[in-house]
Amino acid sequence: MKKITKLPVDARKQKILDVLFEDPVIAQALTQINVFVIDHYPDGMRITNSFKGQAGQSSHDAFTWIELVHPEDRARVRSEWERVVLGHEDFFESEYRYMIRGEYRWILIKGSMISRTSDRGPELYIAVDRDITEERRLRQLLEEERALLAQLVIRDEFLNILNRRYLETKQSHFFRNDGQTPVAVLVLDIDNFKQLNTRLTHHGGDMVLQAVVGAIQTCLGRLDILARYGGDEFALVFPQSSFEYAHDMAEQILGAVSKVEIPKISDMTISASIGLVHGNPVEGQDFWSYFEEADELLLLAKKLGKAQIQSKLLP
Ligand SMILES: Nc1nc2c(ncn2[C@@H]2O[C@H](COP(=O)(O)OP(=O)(O)OP(=O)(O)O)[C@@H](O)[C@H]2O)c(=O)[nH]1
Repeated sequence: MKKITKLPVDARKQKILDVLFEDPVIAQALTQINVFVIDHYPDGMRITNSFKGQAGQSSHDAFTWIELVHPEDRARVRSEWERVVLGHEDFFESEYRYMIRGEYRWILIKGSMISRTSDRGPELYIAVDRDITEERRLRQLLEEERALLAQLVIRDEFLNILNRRYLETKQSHFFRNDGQTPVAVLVLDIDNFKQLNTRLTHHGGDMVLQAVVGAIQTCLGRLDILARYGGDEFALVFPQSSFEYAHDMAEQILGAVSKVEIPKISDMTISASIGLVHGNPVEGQDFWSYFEEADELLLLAKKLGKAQIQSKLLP
């Protein structure tokens, strides 16, 4: 029977490390998979050759690598790394810009302190890093596309204001039903728009829509919301406003709309009607319960002769 000579644990460990650090085939394999190992010993450290491979520069050194991190990322990376060195964390994961062959590249590094000295000092550390510059560029493009799409979905493309989908999906942005957040909801509809369309053609009607929206916008404050509900009907929300503010705004809006000029026809003026409700919504009420009340008041305004505001304080 073959006799197996057992090496003492430390000697075995040393042998494994020697292979890891000195065997050129292992070094090449580690370089290919972007892995490097750092062995800390009492008076210094040694690093697998694959480390130089990552950085792409021979002068690269484990003590000074932090100096090659982009100045804007350096303090963050240093403190993340220090947590590992000081033993607060064993795992290091970071994304930062790193100087490689004269240019900053984005690097993702994941590393682990796999053994420590008895006083929690670093002993053996293994890490893998990857150039993610292109990946980040694509990720950023994708995020921009997604943000743009999200904007398109909630905007009326023709009038460049919010649309009904915004009202349906973003209610939490402007409507609170905690019983102590006042809100005014208005529904505005252009008067006799069918007739305007007939006189001016559909294209002319479109120009009126744009001019009316422009007029409404001149009156709005920073928090006020204007959304196209559909056709020539618009919803306005004045979050955290008083009834007086909302009513005053509604009057200003009707005034501004009445000043919209239509070059082709002199015998018609533009006007709009508004239904307005104000209250402190409570649980069980949502934006649409306010909207429906305002819409009913709008119908009343139309019945009573148009170009006016009908309003109500909700209990
Ligand atoms: N030009 C144009 N017309 C539209 C658009 N969307 C809807 N309309 C038209 O707008 C008109 C809306 O008419 P209504 O609001 O129902 O009726 P109205 O004539 O305004 O009457 P009152 O509201 O009672 O004053 C319809 O003729 C629609 O075809 C649009 O984007 N552009």
